Amino acid sequence: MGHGDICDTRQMLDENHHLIQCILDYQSKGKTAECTQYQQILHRNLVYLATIADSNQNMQSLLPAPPTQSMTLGPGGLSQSGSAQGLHSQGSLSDAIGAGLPPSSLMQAQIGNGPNHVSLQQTAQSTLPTTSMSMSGSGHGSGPGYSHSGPASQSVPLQSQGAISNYVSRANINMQSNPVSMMHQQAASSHYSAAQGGSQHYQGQSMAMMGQSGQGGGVMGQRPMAPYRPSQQGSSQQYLGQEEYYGGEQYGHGQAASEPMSQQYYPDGHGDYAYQPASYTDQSYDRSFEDSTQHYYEGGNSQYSQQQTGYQQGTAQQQTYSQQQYPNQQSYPGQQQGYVDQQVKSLSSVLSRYQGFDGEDGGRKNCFGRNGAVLYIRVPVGTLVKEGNEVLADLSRPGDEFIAAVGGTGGKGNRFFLANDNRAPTTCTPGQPGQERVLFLELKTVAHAGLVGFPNAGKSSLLRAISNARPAVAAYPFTTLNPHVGIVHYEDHQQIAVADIPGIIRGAHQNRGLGLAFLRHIERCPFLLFLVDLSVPEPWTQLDDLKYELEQYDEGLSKRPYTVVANKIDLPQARARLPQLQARLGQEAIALSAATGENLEELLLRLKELHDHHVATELEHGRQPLRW
Ligand SMILES: Nc1nc2c(ncn2[C@@H]2O[C@H](COP(=O)(O)OP(=O)(O)OP(=O)(O)O)[C@@H](O)[C@H]2O)c(=O)[nH]1
Ligand SMILES: [Mg+2]
Repeated sequence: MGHGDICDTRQMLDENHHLIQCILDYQSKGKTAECTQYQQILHRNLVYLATIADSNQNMQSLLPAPPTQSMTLGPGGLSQSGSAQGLHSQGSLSDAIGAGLPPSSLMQAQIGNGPNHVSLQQTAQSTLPTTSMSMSGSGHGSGPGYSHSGPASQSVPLQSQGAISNYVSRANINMQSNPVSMMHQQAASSHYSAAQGGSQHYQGQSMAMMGQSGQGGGVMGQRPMAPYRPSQQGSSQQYLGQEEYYGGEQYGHGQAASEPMSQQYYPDGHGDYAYQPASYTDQSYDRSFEDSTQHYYEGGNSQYSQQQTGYQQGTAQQQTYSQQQYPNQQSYPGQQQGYVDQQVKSLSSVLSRYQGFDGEDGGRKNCFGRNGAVLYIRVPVGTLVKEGNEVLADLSRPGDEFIAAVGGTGGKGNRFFLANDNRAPTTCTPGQPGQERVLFLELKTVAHAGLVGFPNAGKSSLLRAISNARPAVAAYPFTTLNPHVGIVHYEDHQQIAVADIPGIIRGAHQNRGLGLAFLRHIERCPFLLFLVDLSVPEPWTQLDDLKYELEQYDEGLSKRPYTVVANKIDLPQARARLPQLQARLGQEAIALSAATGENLEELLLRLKELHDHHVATELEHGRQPLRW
């Protein structure tokens, strides 16, 4: 560790001190949101300091106390702690997601939405790959006679059969309720169509609100169908202005500033692409650690009311009901195509706990209660759904969907107990509780090109220069903790997604510097851009180190098609190293400056070549190339 590092460290320690002051200040004012944000910045700094200390024991004396904010490193990466236990302990979740009810059960009236929880095991889901989790929470409304079930009940039957293979591809996690009210049905059907239009899914935060609701269609009906909002807006962890940060006045909370996936048009190749250095100023902080999180899902409670009167039409209606449900379900997969949810960039908008909607009680005159609405949880493309160590779903394409939890079956109404010797039964049975699950979400970024480099090499700066993505840029390592995806547009409408991967350091494959959490984002990038920082001595060693880390992490990863990019040639000492770098590497490196925009055209051209090569290779092997 050089003198400069120590200076950096001291500077960061000062920053931390300042952050702590801010946190205390906000704490005293009761501003918890700000508190959390600053705590996360502080935590990021501490992670960095810990890394430095790891490589130099002398630094230990400089290090502050460990962060208080809890963050655990889960099996696949970072996870939010406290989800599983805490969730279960709340114990007030009452919902049975109405998975498919056999026709007979539909006949029955249901009673009481008991908050009794039972954890249902669902092994059938484990093999299904999708992009979203659906929590279908609710039971079927019970009504002895006929049901009004609409789309909400579509996925139900499959679930009850354990054939949860219907995790059709859409980009949501949805939760369906069994017996829900008419309003629920409406909502559910809206969700369905939304799966194609992509306009009516619930944001994670709004879903949380719904999850807290009690049973009853009335509650559900009051809930607005939240229009789609980009996940960044839902995140409270975006920061504006580095200047503000350093100025110590106050921290901005700009949300748009760090929109990690945005677009900028370029002509096809050299030519006149527009470089926009002006955008450089609005730097932002992205401190979200929710790259992989644990989540708790529950189906809605099936709640059924006792049905005392009326048996007319019972059997015949049931039959209709079931017939409607199953065909509908089969049509489910067809809807996956239309729904593209690439606007969600991270898991930060996904809450740690969800509860599905309850179905409606059965009613008089053989009426079933309506099914609970489907609760959709939007996740970014590339989300893995795990239960324990088992991967249940890989939601790697826009529109993929996964059913996270299903509702319980409805109860039997009094009509079910009708017998020759009892023409007016008053008996009924309650609906079943919904499924409870603790799932672990892990994001593995999907993009065409992965920007791989040491911390501070200028990856984020480069992504800002070639796309409208706005990852944070700062003069110290580990500024980026979550990958950002930027889209490079060409004149022929070709779009190439480039991911800014957090910095990789030596020993990353052994998880130094959160290496494992970062390296996994490279896995799904078919080609790579190794970014070398020319401003440091012996820059050629960076490429070897990076390749070594990639190879140790995943054999063959470093052998993917790549190009070497040498950054910061605007600095004289950096430019002077260029010939030596080329000689040492034995291959061409694209020398450019992310800061001034010098020679970006060559990179864009090369990017296109790599992309075309990828498309050709995939087609040659009968595979579908990654499309953005
Ligand atoms: N002179 C010069 N400085 C640059 C250039 N590109 C980036 N920088 C500076 O290098 C520092 C690091 O830039 P970042 O873009 O944050 O680097 P990064 O690779 O994303 O860093 P991490 O997120 O920590 O991995 C910042 O101070 C940038 O202003 C360049 O082309 N020329
Ligand atoms: Mg960065």
